[in-house]
Amino acid sequence: ERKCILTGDWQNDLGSNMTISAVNGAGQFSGLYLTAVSATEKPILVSPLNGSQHVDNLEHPTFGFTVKWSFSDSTTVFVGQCFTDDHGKETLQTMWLLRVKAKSMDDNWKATTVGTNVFTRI
Ligand SMILES: CN1C(=O)N(C)[C@H]2CS[C@@H](CCCCC(=O)O)[C@H]21
Repeated sequence: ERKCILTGDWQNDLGSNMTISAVNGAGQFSGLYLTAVSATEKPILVSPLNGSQHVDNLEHPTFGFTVKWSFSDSTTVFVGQCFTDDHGKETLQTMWLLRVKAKSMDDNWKATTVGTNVFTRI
């Protein structure tokens, strides 16, 4: 069967790039995320990510990871699954939650956005 280990370089449909380091025996990994677009006007910098994937059955494993943005006070969590097509092409089908810093509890209701996102190997 086709295996999917997340280690390597990926690009998504927003033009963001991410590099995932070695996945250890427990499925844990770290990496770097470079966004092409941002909700802030600040310069875009590389941001760290940490997460884990299932490694028990490498056929289409699920995973999750968190990006702590280095240029804003926000955080994004991604959850998804790796799929491999008949030609061996891998895609990461994900959903994400972006939490921006609310100025006060009154703004808490509007501080989280959600979206879908697909990554392919670079
Ligand atoms: C570039 N992005 C990307 O590749 N996404 C999948 C979405 C979900 S995380 C967001 C970027 C947030 C940057 C930090 C901020 O704007 O506060 C956007």
